[in-house]
Amino acid sequence: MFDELHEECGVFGAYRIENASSITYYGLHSLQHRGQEASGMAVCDGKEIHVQKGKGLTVDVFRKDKLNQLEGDLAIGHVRYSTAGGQENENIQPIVSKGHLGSLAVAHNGQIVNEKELRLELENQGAIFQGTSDSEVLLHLIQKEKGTLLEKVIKTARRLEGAFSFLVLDEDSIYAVRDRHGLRPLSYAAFKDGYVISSETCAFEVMGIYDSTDLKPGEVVEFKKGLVKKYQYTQDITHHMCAMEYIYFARPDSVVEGINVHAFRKKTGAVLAKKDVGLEADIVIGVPDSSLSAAIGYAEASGIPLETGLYKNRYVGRTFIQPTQAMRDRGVRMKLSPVTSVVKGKSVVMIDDSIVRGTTSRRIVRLLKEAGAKAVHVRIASPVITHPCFYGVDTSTKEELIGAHMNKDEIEKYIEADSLQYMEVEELKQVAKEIGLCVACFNGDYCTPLYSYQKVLEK
Ligand SMILES: O=P(O)(O)OC[C@H]1O[C@H](OP(=O)(O)OP(=O)(O)O)[C@H](O)[C@@H]1O
Ligand SMILES: NC(=O)CC[C@H](N)C(=O)O
Ligand code: SF4
Ligand SMILES: [Mg+2]
Repeated sequence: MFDELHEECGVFGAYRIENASSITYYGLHSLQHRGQEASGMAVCDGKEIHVQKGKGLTVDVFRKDKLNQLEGDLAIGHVRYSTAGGQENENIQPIVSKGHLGSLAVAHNGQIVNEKELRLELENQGAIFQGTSDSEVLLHLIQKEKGTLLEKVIKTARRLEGAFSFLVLDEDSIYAVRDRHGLRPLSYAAFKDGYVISSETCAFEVMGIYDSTDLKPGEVVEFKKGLVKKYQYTQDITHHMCAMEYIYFARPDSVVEGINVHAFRKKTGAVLAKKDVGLEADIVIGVPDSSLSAAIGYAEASGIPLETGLYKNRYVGRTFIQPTQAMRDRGVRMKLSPVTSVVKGKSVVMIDDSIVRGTTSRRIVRLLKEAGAKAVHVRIASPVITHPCFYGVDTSTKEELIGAHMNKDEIEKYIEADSLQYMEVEELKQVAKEIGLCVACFNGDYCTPLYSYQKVLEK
């Protein structure tokens, strides 16, 4: 009920950092917003790879005694929200394999769209999988390819289609890889005597690192023998950074491809405000937390005062259990409550980052009206979501997407708003300036063939 739009995963790596497990713990904690289902870490002491992982948040999976057991100066970690394969323990990452040439661990963010075809091919050649996730396919491919680990990783990356930012760990090196479309973010930075690698730069800032480098689409970065070497594994690049990273997933303090996420969201708010010339409203409110930056941008550009009209109870986790049906029906109130004294008698502009099924907007409009709002004008800081995502985000099936079945006027009526306005895809692209965006969930323009997922799309 509370998790309409699902996060994706986060990866973190530490190369030649003393007590790599503790720095990785902090890194994963900073990336927790990207996945709360499971957390894991693989650490190498130069000889062996030790792994610990489990369901739940990083703070719950790694108690102090567990962290102390993970000795070594090389580590990769993962926070998971599953997109391919279920939530079973076998699918929790990092996934580790032990072969006669040594051990390997993999941590992956994204979704490989040709995973089923590759899995079949590997199974026909005798591979036995432990779990059902696409990330395991990736690990098998690396194991199977011939050559040095760098060559194996490059050959694997060339065979994969879809979204992947992943890390590979062996006894003495780490490889960081980004897909040729740059769908998911991945950056690295020098730290102490080594390096750290992260899905988002917010993890660096908690360590006091303010200078980092993004991997380029189609790039492999090798951390080996104390050196960093970059390799472009393909020239077939089309830049399609996931627009939803800016709109919803990434933390506002992260910098994705050189653009601060908070600044990006503020601009989307300003774009919405400019379309609203003549709209009479008393206050602007954002739906906490992901829409607050856009609400600031709207208020600044429109001159309408920004207010706190909704309070979010931070203790309602995604695993929150609603004890009775009556409680379930009051669900949204457990998470968000209106600040009645603020909204009563006011004409309100309510900003949210996105509409997926429409349940959140509909409930909030009702809440605000019950609290006495005179009018609620809903403004969405993204275009209409009309298509599912196959690149590592669970925007559900087409069937469930309200924007796939209703036009704007119908959605406005459904959510009981006095008016509704979205952004246009072109407006979003302008905010991103020269950064090529993936906007497939807004227009169905997927940057890769979808393989077996084509059927899901046509459902
Ligand atoms: O149209 P819907 O299907 O209701 O989905 C849209 C909502 O889902 C997300 O919020 P979510 O409640 O997942 O989490 P948040 O508190 O992180 O914004 C998003 O921010 C929208 O508010
Ligand atoms: N959301 C993600 O990036 C998930 C990674 C991978 N597809 C998994 O399901 O584990
Ligand atoms: S389809 Fe949407 S959510 Fe998926 S990668 Fe593209 S922009 Fe992101
Ligand atoms: Mg929300």
